[in-house]
Amino acid sequence: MAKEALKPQAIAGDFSKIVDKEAMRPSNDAIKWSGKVPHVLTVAGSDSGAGAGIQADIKASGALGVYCSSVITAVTAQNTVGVQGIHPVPEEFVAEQLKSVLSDMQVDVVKTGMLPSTGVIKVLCHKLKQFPIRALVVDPVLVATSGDVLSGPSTLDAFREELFPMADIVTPNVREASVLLGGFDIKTITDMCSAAKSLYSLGPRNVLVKGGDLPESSDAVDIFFDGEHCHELRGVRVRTHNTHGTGCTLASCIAAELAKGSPMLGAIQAAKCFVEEALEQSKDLAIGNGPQGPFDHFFKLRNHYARPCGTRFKPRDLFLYAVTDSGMNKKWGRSISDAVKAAIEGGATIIQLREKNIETKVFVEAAEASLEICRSYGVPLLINDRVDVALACETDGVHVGQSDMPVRTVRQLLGPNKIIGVSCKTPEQAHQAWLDGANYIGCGGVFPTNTKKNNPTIGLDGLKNIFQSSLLPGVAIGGIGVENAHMIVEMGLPNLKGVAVVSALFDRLDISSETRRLLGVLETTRIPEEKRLEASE
Ligand SMILES: Cc1ncc(COP(=O)(O)OP(=O)(O)O)c(N)n1
Ligand SMILES: Cc1ncsc1CCOP(=O)(O)O
Ligand SMILES: [Mg+2]
Repeated sequence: MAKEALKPQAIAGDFSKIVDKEAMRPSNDAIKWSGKVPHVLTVAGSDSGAGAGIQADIKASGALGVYCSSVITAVTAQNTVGVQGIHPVPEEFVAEQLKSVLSDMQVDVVKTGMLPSTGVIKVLCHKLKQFPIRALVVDPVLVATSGDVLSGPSTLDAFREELFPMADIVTPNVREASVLLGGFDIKTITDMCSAAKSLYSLGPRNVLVKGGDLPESSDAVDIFFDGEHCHELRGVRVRTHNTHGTGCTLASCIAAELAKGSPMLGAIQAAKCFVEEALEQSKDLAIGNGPQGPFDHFFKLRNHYARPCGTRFKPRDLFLYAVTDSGMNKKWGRSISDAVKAAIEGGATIIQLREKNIETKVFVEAAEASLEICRSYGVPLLINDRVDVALACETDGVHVGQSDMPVRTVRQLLGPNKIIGVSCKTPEQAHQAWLDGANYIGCGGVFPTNTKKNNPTIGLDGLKNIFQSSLLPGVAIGGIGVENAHMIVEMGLPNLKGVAVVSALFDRLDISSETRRLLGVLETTRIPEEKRLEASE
């Protein structure tokens, strides 16, 4: 692919989803098996043990709801001990398989794994030029974790000179990155970043250097270089021997997410989440007697509560974000949990308990009572500022501001699956929030408000400035109510997913009907045509 081939695609926000359903591309979690099915073609080797290779690719794509065709480049005799034999498929027959699939089956994304010879790489590049696809994910599988060589040194030039320049992303681990760079020593995160930049200079549009092999640390850090920035993507290191096939699975998940329409970064993050959750859910799996077992790609079928993407967070939950205020509840003589219930019954899609002057014991009790209500309606519950209360009550997450506990610390304390929101007033803060592992941003105050004093407003311009570049979804907050919520919707910014409100719901006699009124405004406001076009460019 040319460097410009795969533009990051704006996934339209939930505002626009409601006002003009026809014009909408489905969001990733709403892909239906109708019409065009997202399709990944894997070009890789068969693993008889089915932990890695073609078998892992098909399972990973299937688990993510994506069709996966396969071109087999080699048949390996393999188990949990290692690779006992390799039988390469003749180049001409690889070419024939490629032609069969690419000429007929509307492939969106090609993912490569084991490419055992220079000839196979050349054949693949030729066919990709003949049959263009939307994206190419190259996992340069050179050596199996068992140490067995799957693609010899003679292929390195073909990888570097022919395949990499066509790739939208290459995903080497540190060993592969080192070999591809002629023995470059990679021991630290700084080395990984240098390696990613050197690999980028060979032509791929993005590089992900996987740090799973770096010396033991509590985190698994991958480095993502998009041509401008080196991003540290942190995940939790799952302690397990069942890791055979993680590289293939990660690359396949990236390919599957791209096929569904995700932008590159979202695809990588979703893929990392999937692998983390699969490893976590497969720790006790006992298959084979060797040192490295396979894991279960279909863990969701065994454990319905497991999340394929780790977190409970769905951006569409931000649509009508109700934030409580103890002063207001006191004024109107109602308990926190009664106020929460009323807001949910009116249509609130997420709740935050923002209780500034309250004893810890009372806060914990209120959080427990609210959590029971939220769980029964399937609405996430977050706690403002108080990470201790969120941990104690096992709520769905927290919301912190710039002067509260740092997001990285919150993520370490809460783990990968909890929701973390961060208040941001600038694009730089929003970018940092993403780097630190937040799930969403809350931006404001947009309009003047008495609820949070001495808080400078950012206005609609400030909001636009942040959300035009934000990688994270988020909400607008501050002085928003039924009279002006339409102004937020009309901005048509894809990552601006909703409004967060305090007084417009809780400083009112009837919380439910006020929430319903606001919901009506959000649902019925139309995004002007020119904004929708701007957003989808
Ligand atoms: C959704 C949402 N966005 C922003 C805020 C503000 O948080 P913060 O800046 O920490 O200020 P306080 O709420 O703690 O006064 C929020 N609470 N929720
Ligand atoms: C918590 C917060 N952060 C920025 S403005 C604000 C208060 C929003 O309250 P209201 O919806 O009553 O204006
Ligand atoms: Mg705060």
